[in-house]
Amino acid sequence: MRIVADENIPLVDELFASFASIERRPGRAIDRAVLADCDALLVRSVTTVDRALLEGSRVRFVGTCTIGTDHLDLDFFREAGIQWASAPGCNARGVVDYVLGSLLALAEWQGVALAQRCYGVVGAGQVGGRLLKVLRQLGWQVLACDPLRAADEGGDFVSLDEILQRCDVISLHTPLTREGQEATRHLFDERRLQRLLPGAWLINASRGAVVDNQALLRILQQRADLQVVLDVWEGEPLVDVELARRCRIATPHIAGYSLDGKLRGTWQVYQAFCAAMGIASRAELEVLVPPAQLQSLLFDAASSPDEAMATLCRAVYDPRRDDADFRRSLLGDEAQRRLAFDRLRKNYPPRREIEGLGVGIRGESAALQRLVRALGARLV
Ligand SMILES: NC(=O)C1=CN([C@@H]2O[C@H](COP(=O)(O)OP(=O)(O)OC[C@H]3O[C@@H](n4cnc5c(N)ncnc54)[C@H](O)[C@@H]3O)[C@@H](O)[C@H]2O)C=CC1
Ligand SMILES: O=C(O)C(=O)[C@H](O)COP(=O)(O)O
Repeated sequence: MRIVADENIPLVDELFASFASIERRPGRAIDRAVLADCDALLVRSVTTVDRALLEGSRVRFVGTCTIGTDHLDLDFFREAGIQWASAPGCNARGVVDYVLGSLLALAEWQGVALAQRCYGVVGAGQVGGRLLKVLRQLGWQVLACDPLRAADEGGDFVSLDEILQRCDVISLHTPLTREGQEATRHLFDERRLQRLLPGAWLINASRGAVVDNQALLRILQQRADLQVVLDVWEGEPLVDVELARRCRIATPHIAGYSLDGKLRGTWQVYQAFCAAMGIASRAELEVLVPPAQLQSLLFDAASSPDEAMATLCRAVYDPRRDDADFRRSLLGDEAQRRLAFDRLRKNYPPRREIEGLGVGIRGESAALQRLVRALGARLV
């Protein structure tokens, strides 16, 4: 069996090499020629896998080690009888850690208290659902908008209009969809962006095109009060430099880049591949995940919960470093910027998730215990 895999997928050798020969390629360079004698294709989000790529090949399984599937032509897979898998939820916690780190940075820059703001989470799936849980357990005021879940389950959801009217922090976590009544392409168009409350914060770590980037730039040119965090961009890997400069935090699509999330992603696709091919899964994920360098933190019970929150979140991840690295890369010409976007992602340093961190408290503090539990760290 022959497998072609994006070179940025970890654990491919460990999981697939015992029953297949593996050819690794940069994700943007996977073409028809390399797929000629290929049985299975493993990608991340940068490879568009559609009829133009696959027709005439013998590929019978496609796995994307990502949550998003907007780069896959699922209708063609169905028509061609190609089995496929994605990795639902694999890096959802990494995105939550990114949002928490961004909120802390914005609050510090603006001198505001996070607990005083009203949060709107748009898209309450794996990522948005986890974010909602954390924010609610922190005791903050949070509204959720998810018309698809609302239609299925009823429940405590509000409309996007209500989010725009009431929330001064809005975080987007929908998939990118182009069809249907709830299509998300340009969900945040000029009209909706104009309605952001004075001083609002907008975070997009979903897909670039969920926000109309040109409209956002026009609005940011008129409104200095808005604070925008963008991890994803229309036209990646080429990013509108003027828009990036006007964002408070700008990063190269790395919100979900926790090491745990990437390893989990490959693991989930490996499990699906084994099931599809009738192969017994032989490896244990726990054995393949290296121990985190930072195992635990210890707070004194007298620590302020706000300080403890910043220390705990930033001990795991602080997006300001990714922002600084990305901003430096924006100085190059167009070709250099394209390459830099992918280089920053390819060479991304290992980052762990808050859920893996042990936190001790010396003495008794119910407030600190609540905080640690809300953030999802392990009380030790
Ligand atoms: N920046 C990054 O590194 C990452 C980005 N992502 C992106 O985040 C997206 C969401 O991820 P998950 O939460 O795991 O997906 P999910 O499929 O679990 O949840 C998405 C939710 O959005 C809802 N939704 C769909 N259309 C909507 C609309 N018009 N308005 C409001 N809600 C809507 C769905 O009903 C669903 O509950 C992924 O599709 C992917 O594009 C995911 C991981 C990492
Ligand atoms: O899982 C997803 O969906 C994502 O957006 C991934 O974090 C993107 O990773 P790459 O495909 O850009 O490596």
